[in-house]
Amino acid sequence: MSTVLLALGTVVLLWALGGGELLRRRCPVGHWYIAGYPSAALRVWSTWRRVALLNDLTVNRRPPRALLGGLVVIGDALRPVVPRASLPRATRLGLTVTVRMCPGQTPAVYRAAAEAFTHAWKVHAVRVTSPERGMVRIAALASDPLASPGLAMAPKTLLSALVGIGESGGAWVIDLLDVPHWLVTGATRSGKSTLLARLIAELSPQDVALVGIDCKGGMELGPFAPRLSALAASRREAVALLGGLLIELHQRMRLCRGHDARSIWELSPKLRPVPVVIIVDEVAELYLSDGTRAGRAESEQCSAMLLRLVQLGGALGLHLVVAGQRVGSDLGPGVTALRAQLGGRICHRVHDSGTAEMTLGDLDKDAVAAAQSITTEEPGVAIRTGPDGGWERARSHRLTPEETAGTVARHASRTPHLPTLESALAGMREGEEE
Ligand SMILES: Nc1ncnc2c1ncn2[C@@H]1O[C@H](COP(=O)(O)OP(=O)(O)OP(=O)(O)O)[C@@H](O)[C@H]1O
Repeated sequence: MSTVLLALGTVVLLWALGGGELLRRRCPVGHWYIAGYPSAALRVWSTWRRVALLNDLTVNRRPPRALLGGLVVIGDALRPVVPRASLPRATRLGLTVTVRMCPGQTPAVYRAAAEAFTHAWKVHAVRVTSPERGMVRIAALASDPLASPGLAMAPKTLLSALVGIGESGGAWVIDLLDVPHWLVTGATRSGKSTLLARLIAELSPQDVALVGIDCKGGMELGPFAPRLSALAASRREAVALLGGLLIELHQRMRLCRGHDARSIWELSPKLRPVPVVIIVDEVAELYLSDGTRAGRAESEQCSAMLLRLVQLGGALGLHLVVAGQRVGSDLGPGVTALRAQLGGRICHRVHDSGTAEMTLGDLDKDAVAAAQSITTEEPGVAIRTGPDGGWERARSHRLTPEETAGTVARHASRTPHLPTLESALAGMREGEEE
């Protein structure tokens, strides 16, 4: 007994002498379980009723009317009923509380109270989700898990790329078989190029053709050229390349029709054409016109061809990943139509609310607000949508240009030849020389 007391006394003394701070820095998870969680759980328990009352999370119940000698006694005050919450469950660097909603309530009222929970529980952030009907899960994060994220792991499958880690600690995977087309937005220096580099590095070892459209002279996608089956570095080249991709699309359609298949995945592996991932960097360059008739015609052509590709390409193994700093309706109605077809969304820090709205607004207003709260100190942090329609804050795995160049060079021999695209680009270049 005396030994246990001595050990306990030593721990308390070490803690008092600054051991707690040392543990917090060296082993934040251990510190959270020993000290952080018990005090946070106590705060949740002691403040739940007050926070619920102040944030309209209660419903009013009329007490049963009493009968006194045949007379109904009325005039009793309404009694607020506080929704029942589970005991706070510890998670790695956080805790969760599951709440049974009162009849008539929706998760939206709990989402609106997230900020109040954050302050009352003295935590970094609170996220509210509804995993099943009638229930909400309130997850509190002790600190920002994306401030110094570790590396996540995920199984390697065709057309899926492990690009980072989510706030919940899970892997951030872009799975093009699940969601065929993606929109990636973000202001300059927000981490778009790093994400695209990571995507290309992950797809490079796979039996996949990669095609680049980078109208800024190929500055962003040029370094990946050894692993790209085709690269358009100007809008004129983009028009030719998109034309070639549409020819490829029609060839694939004919192939599928000839074998009674509704997608290339229903064809036998011998017949199946290689999947193509088309990466468009700075999409606005395709839509903006310099005012000349030729410029206007080019942007209209690009808009129409991109739309056709996204509408029909998914089943035919033609996938689009479209990135841009600014993707607003001012670029023309073609952009809004394109956005509707890009099921996957990733929004980094943005300059203008219009781009966040354009990327996430049609899915979830809370996601728009979360994207707008990403700061310049958080490069690589983004709001990403999941296949279930939900969204999460996530951070891409950082990749240096040397690492990317190494990966691309290692897998350059896997680059498939796509004759339709090569001849479309060659034809256009010959025409220009004449
Ligand atoms: N996940 C990340 N973690 C840490 N740093 C990152 C991450 N992603 C990007 N960065 C850093 O942020 C800076 C800007 O990144 P990046 O070039 O990818 O941004 P961008 O949005 O493509 O900018 P631009 O539009 O100007 O090309 C770089 O210094 C990069 O190293």
